[in-house]
Amino acid sequence: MLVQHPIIATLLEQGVISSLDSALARNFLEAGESLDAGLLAAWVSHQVSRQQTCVILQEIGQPFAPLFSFSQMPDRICEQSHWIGLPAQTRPLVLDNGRLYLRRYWQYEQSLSNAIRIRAGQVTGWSAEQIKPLLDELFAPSVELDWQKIAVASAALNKFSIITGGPGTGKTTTVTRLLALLSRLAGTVNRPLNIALAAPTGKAAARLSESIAGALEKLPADFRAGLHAKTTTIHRLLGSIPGRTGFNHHSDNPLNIDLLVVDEASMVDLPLMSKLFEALPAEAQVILLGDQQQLASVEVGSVLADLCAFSEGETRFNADFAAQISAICAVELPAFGTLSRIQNNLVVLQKSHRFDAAGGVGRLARQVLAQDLPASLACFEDFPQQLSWDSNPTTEQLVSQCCTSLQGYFDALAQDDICRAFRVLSANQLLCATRRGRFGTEALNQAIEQRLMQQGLIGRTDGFYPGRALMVTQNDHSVGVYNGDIGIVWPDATDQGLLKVWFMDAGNQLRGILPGRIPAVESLYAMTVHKSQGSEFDHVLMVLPGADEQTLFKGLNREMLYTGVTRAKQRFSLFAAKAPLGMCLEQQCARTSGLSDRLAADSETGN
Ligand SMILES: Nc1ncnc2c1ncn2[C@@H]1O[C@H](COP(=O)(O)OP(=O)(O)OP(=O)(O)O)[C@@H](O)[C@H]1O
Repeated sequence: MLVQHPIIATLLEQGVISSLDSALARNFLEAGESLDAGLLAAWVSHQVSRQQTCVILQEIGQPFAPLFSFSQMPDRICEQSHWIGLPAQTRPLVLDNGRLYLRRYWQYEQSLSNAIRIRAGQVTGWSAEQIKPLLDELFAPSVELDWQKIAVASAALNKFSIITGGPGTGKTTTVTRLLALLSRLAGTVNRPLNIALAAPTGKAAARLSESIAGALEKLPADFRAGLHAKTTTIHRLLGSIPGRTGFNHHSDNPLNIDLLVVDEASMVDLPLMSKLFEALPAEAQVILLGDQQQLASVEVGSVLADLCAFSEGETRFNADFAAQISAICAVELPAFGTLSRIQNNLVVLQKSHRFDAAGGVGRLARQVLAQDLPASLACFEDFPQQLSWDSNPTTEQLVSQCCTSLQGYFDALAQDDICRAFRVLSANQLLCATRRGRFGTEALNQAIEQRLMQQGLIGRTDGFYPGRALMVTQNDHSVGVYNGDIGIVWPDATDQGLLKVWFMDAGNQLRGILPGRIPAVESLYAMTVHKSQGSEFDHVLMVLPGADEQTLFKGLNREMLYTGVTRAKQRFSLFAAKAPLGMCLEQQCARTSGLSDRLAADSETGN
C-alpha cells in the first residue's frame, strides 16, 4: 500500500480537497495511475461536493496552482488513464461529450435523460374531442392567452409534462384542474386513476396538500367526485430503507400508480429524480411542478432548471403541437422551431395571481431576476408598505426584531395551543444567506436563544428545551420525520406532561414524538434560504453577510435573493449592505451538467 502522496496530503491539509477527494486520488495512485489522473479525479469529486454533476474538460485549467500544476492537458491525461474512459468502458471516471463525471453521477444523468426522452414522446391517448368540452367547463373564456388552460390541455395529451412559473402563478390550481379533468376522462372508461402527489420535504408536501384541497373546493362538484390523491414526500413514496441510499421502489419493484405529480421540483436533486423516474411504471403519467428560477437543489444537479433551459422563460411548442393545442383551446399560439426533445412538454405560467405583479414583492422579484440593482433598490422606495431595506444592520437589531415577533408564539404555547403556535411561527421568518458568519443561521440562532432565555421565555438553550422551534435536518423513515419538517418542543398535556416534539401533518393534525427518536435538528428562529424553499411566510426578513465578510460572498447569487423574496406573501425586509446585495445581483447559480444537451433535439440515444 502506498503512503499518502505529499502533494495530496498538502492539498488535503490546506482544505483545497476533502478526505473523500483525497481518498479517490489515492485509489488512483494505488492502481498505478499517474498523479495527474489522481488529482483530476480528486477535482471532479471536489466539484460534486459543490453540487456540480460533472466538470467540463476544457474549463479545468490549473485548479490546484500554485501547489500543483497538471503536467499535461486534461484530455491527454484522460487518454493515458486506465481509470478514465468513455461511457462504454465502465471505468470509475467517465468522459462523455467533453464532460468528466464520477461514474455514479454519469449513470444518474444518463438514466434520467433516457427516462424523460422516452416519456416525452408518449401520449395519453385522450383525444382533442374528449378533452375540449371538459376544458371549457373548467376554464371561463378569456381574451388573453390563458396559459393555465394551455397547460392543462397539453398535459392531458402528453405522458410527461412540466408546468413551471413563479410564485402564485397557479401551478397548483392548474394541476388540480388537470387531475379533475383526467379523473373525469378515466371515469368514462371506468378506470379510476391511482394518483400520487409528492414533494421533496414534509413541509412542501403539507403545503401541496393544503393548496390542492383549496383549489378543489373551487371546482364544480362533479369534477371533485371521484378524485382521490394522496400527498406524501418523495422519500416516503419511494420507501426509504434505513441506513441505505436505495429505496424499496425501483425498476424491479415499481410504484403502483397511474399518475405522479411532483411539486417543488426545483428542490429535487439529480440522484433522487433519477431514482424516482426509475421507480415509475412504464405507462405512468408524470407532471413536474416548480419554479425554475429558484435556487437549485441542496445536493448535486439543477434538474428543473436544466430541463427548462431551452425555454428561456416562455412556452415554446413546435408548429404541430402549437396547432393541436390552439385548436383545443380555441386560441392562436405562436410556434417555435425545433429546440428540444421536451419542447412540447413544458408550459411556463406567466401571471401571478397571488401578489399583484405591479406590487412590491412581485416587482422586486422581477428586478432581481433581471439582475438590475438600481431598479431593485428603487422598489424599496416605491413600496414602503411592503418592502424595507436596512443597509447597515446589526445583530442586536435583528435579534430584537425576531424576539418581538416570537412573543405571539410563546403566548400560544403558554396556553398549550400548539396549532396556533405553528400558525404564528409561519407569520414571520428570518432567512439567512449563509450558515456561517456574523449574520449566518448559527450565530443568529444562538443570539436569539440567548435573548429568549434572558427574557425568561425558555429555560435553556441546548437540547430539546420546552418551546424550541426546530427543523429536522435528516430523514428518518422509521419515525416518519424528514429533512425540512418543522417541529415544536412542548409537553404533552394528555400524557403526563411528557416532553414531545410536535409536528403538524397534512390536514393540520398534530403528531407528538419523543425527542430521543428525532434525528438531527437545528433551531428554526433563523433559517437558511436554502431550507426555506417550499415554504412561505407573511413577512420575510432576509439578511446577507456583512460587508466585511467577503469570504462568504461567493455563495451569494440572484437565485438565492429571488428565492428569499418570493417566500414573502405580504412583506419583505432586507438587511444587507450594498456590497453583498450587489454580489447577489451580479452572480448567477451555475451548475454544470449534461442534462439539457442530452435532451437537445439532435441528441443521440444514450449508451
Ligand atoms: N386563474 C386564476 N384566477 C384567479 N385566481 C387564481 C387563478 N389561478 C390561481 N389563482 C389563485 O392564486 C393563488 C395562487 O395559486 P396557486 O397556489 O395555484 O399558485 P402556485 O403557482 O402553485 O403557487 P406557489 O407555488 O407559489 O405556492 C391561489 O389563491 C389561487 O386560488
